[in-house]
Amino acid sequence: MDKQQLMEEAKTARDRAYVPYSKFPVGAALLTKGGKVYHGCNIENSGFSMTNCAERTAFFKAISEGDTEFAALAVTADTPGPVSPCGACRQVMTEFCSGDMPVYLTNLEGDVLETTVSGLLPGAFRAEDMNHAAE
Ligand SMILES: O=c1ccn([C@H]2C[C@H](O)[C@@H](CO)O2)c(=O)[nH]1
Ligand SMILES: [Zn+2]
Repeated sequence: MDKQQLMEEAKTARDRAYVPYSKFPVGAALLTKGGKVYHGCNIENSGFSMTNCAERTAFFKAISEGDTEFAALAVTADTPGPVSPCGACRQVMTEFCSGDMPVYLTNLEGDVLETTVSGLLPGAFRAEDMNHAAE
C-alpha cells in the first residue's frame, strides 16, 4: 500500500464520520506493518467532551483487535491546507508508534504534508522517560 492509496483510504473513512455538531468530518487510515488498514472517523456526542477524533478511533480499533505494529498513518479533512491533528491524537500516536513513522496529512484538494510522529510532537513524554527514573 503506497501513501497515495493510504490517503484514499482516509477519505473513505471520512465518509463514515458522525459529526452532527461540528459538521467537520475527518478520516484516518492506519497501516499496520502486516499490511492491514484500520479506518477511523471522528465520532461526536451531545456531551461534546466525549468526542473521539478520527486518528484515535483508528488507533483504538487496531489496538483492541490486537494489532500494535504500525507502518504509516494518513489523515484527511476539508481544510484549507493539510489537516492538523490535535494534541491528544499526537500523544496517542507517540504512545504506539516509533518517532520516525511517516504521517501523511492531507485535505480534499490534495495538499499533502509528509511528517513523522516525532515531527508532530517534538520532545514528547514517552514511557522510556519513566524507565530512566527507575534505573
Ligand atoms: O485532526 C483532527 C482534528 C479534529 N478532529 C475532529 C474532532 C471534532 O469532531 C471535529 C472538530 O474539532 O473534528 C479530528 O477528528 N481530527
Ligand atoms: Zn485528535
